[in-house]
Amino acid sequence: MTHHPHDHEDHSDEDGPTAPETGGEVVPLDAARRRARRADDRDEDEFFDRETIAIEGTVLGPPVDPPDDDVPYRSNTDRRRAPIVPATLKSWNGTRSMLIWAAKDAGYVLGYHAVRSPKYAAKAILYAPVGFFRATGKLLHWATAEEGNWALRQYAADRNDPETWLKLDKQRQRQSRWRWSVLAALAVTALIGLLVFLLADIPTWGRLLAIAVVVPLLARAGRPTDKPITDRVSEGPRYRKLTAELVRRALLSCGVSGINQAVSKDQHAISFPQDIHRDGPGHLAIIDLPFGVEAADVVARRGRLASGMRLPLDQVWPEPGDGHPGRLALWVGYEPASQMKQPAWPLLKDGKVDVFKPFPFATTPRMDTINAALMFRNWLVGGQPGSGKTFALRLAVLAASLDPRAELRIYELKGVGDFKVLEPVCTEYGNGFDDETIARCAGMIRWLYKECEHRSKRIAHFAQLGKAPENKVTPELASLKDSGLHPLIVAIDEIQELFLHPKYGKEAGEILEKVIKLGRALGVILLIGTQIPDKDSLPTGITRNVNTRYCMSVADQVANDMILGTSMYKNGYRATIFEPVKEAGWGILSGLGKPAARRSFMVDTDAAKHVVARAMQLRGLAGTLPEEGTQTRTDAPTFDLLTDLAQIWPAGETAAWNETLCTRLAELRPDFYTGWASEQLTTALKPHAVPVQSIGRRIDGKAVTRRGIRLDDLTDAIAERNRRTGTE
Ligand SMILES: Nc1ncnc2c1ncn2[C@@H]1O[C@H](COP(=O)(O)OP(=O)(O)OP(=O)(O)O)[C@@H](O)[C@H]1O
Repeated sequence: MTHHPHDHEDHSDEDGPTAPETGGEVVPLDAARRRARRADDRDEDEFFDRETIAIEGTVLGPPVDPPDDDVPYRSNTDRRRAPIVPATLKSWNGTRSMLIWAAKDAGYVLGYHAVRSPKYAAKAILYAPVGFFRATGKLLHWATAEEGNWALRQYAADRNDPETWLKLDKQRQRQSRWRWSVLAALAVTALIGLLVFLLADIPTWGRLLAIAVVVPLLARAGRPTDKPITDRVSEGPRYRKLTAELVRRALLSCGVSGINQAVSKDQHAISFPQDIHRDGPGHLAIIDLPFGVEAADVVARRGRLASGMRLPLDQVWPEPGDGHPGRLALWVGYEPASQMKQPAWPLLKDGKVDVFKPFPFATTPRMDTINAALMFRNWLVGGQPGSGKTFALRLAVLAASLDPRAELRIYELKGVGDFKVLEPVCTEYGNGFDDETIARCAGMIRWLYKECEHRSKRIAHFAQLGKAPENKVTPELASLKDSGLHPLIVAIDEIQELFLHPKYGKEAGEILEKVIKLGRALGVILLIGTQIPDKDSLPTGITRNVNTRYCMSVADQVANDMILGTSMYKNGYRATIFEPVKEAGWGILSGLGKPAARRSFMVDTDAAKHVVARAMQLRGLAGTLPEEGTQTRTDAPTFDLLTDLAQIWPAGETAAWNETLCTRLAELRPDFYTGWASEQLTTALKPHAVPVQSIGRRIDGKAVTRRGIRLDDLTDAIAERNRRTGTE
């Protein structure tokens, strides 16, 4: 509702303070109320300049709208009561991390003093005799009870009042008498103690204990007041406590103009709906930014925020908070994440995985474990080189390997061999970016589509029997031998190599898009890793159908949004803040709860070997270990052209025409080579650097020249390929 100046005029006489004499002046009601409210606030503000006169009485009429106090962001629900049990103590992880921090802190203090203990001992020995005499003097003085009524006695003496003086002194003597007896008892005890210490047969540790108790006590009494025996443990460099003032300063140094302008007008523009509190191994501040400023703007300036706090980058973790876009959840660790030890992967030593259930995958900056799920999910892991995407993808596959029902098919198109450890548990494995591997990978995708068709028929069959209630694979069906619906995990790392391939790329993209749509309910799980997420390297149809995304360090907004989805960058989920290599393993994980910064558990290749050994054991017991020699699909097109050519080479010939070779190839593998003509063979031979040339023959006495290849060139190419791949 808008306010009309007339509204004020109509009611000005009936209600509230009188209008200014000018009469015709229009006073915006909202502004007037805000001024009035600010004046109220100032009463509570100790810094309020009391000489300033708040001009009140500018409200001209009764409120037209309901009072502004009840708007949601200032409502009472926001001013929540402090929880009875502190947030840190609610979870075991929180409690543990707090205890660990406390223990570390105590350890630090202990270590600090232990190193300086010789100095402390020397000081104590120096001050102890002084302390002995000082303490004796004090005790004697106490025993005389001179101090108790000295002032009164002096007063009586001054007034020449011997009677009072004697009375008072008698009282002193009474007091002094029992004090002397206490002192005598003390002296006797001390003497006996000393004699025992010197003469009796007590163990060394007993003597040391007595010295450790008495000497520091005497030293404490003997040291000058301004010279403590122990050095001060400096608080500064270890941990900076998160205070509202620190947060304010950091936010102001972020360079967000909205914040700076708002704070210059109203110092309360940044508010804290909850007290800053401990949260795991650090502190959490929930901050309401000034009106109109989005948390995303601050998240994007994590570096400046950290600089404003004088803290390392990986100690400062801003995230969009719950509730509204202007709420920021700023978590600041006790120490940088790089110095916090990430717990080992819980499945490293023992444990099985059920792909239908979550498994530990990553940790938060607070070192809480985040679980991930595989079933009914497709994963996209993206990031620049050194971001840790291969390790993250491998971690998911390692988890899957610990479910003996799950069949694994892996292609890593980078050719490094990060997944090689998993080969013994894979039904299909390929490593490399050569045409042959890419052809096999494309072949697998074709097969995958057929497998999906096959599986959907199986599901329909089981649905009819009432065993697949939602037309989805159930844990029972997945466990049922020969149901054909066991979980099938297909991982392809550096998938851009496939999609950018001139021959197979387009078709593979189209088929995989269908597979990703169909496969989810059918127990087919796709795990994709890529470095380049643009639309040529990763068809959008695929990106759109992925439901679990892990964006590790990326270079720009485009890559960020290609992996995480449109607007994620704008909304403050920015994997650009992570540095590759240094912050390897960190990324924004979305699709598993609220998107947030997570670090995948680190399982290096050696540790992975142990996991795979366990996976093999589990599979051996379950009878699902892929048998030697059956590690390829039955219909896999073995596109090993060079070997095939060598096999069908016409005996005794040094050169052969393409057309002759094509006919023979088609006889060898009709399903693959049928229809090949001279041109197809030429194209297929190009990557292998086998020159196709004119070969002359004499047919019926006539010289005929056709395209063909020489045996020497073929043999050279095979030798060269074997040298490259290290095979015989
Ligand atoms: N979760 C993690 N915690 C700590 N370090 C990690 C983590 N993940 C990976 N790293 C480290 O980062 C390095 C690079 O990881 P990875 O090979 O997965 O990166 P990438 O993104 O695939 O890069 P590239 O494309 O160059 O292989 C690893 O050798 C490992 O030392």
